[in-house]
Amino acid sequence: MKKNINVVGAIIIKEGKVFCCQRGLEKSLPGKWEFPGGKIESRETKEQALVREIKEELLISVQLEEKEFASVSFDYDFGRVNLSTFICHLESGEPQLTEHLQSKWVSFDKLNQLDWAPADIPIVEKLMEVGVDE
Ligand SMILES: Nc1nc2c([nH]c(=O)n2[C@H]2C[C@H](O)[C@@H](COP(=O)(O)OP(=O)(O)OP(=O)(O)O)O2)c(=O)[nH]1
Repeated sequence: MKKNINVVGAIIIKEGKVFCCQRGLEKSLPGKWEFPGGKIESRETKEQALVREIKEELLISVQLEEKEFASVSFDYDFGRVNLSTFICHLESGEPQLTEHLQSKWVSFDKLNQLDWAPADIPIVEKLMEVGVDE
């Protein structure tokens, strides 16, 4: 059985664009684009994990929408990633990268131009299809 890796990702939206991050080259899935976030620690809720990860990775506070946007499971060779995503709004400040190679604000119609981590593709497709009200 594959190891389950429970992960949360933030879909941060501002002025009709989504904040997308590129993974470091020394990481698993090197150079792939993803939603910032990370693994849920024991005794944390998904929401707590996401707020913590975004503070650590981007040095900002975000407000999460209550309902999950989408979740997917994807089998990588290193394990099964169960990824849950939430729409987030910036409370203040601009994201600052502490881990990622680069980041971009991308409009919904151009999201599929990035080379996403495979698990993210259905989520990106849903975002492009339904968009998000701000
Ligand atoms: N944060 C995030 N992780 C994602 C996404 N899509 C996706 O497959 N993942 C994978 C990559 C990692 O295997 C895992 C997230 O864990 P992490 O962010 O703590 O991973 P990491 O690279 O720091 O650690 P590691 O995988 O090198 O052990 O989920 C996504 O959109 N956001």
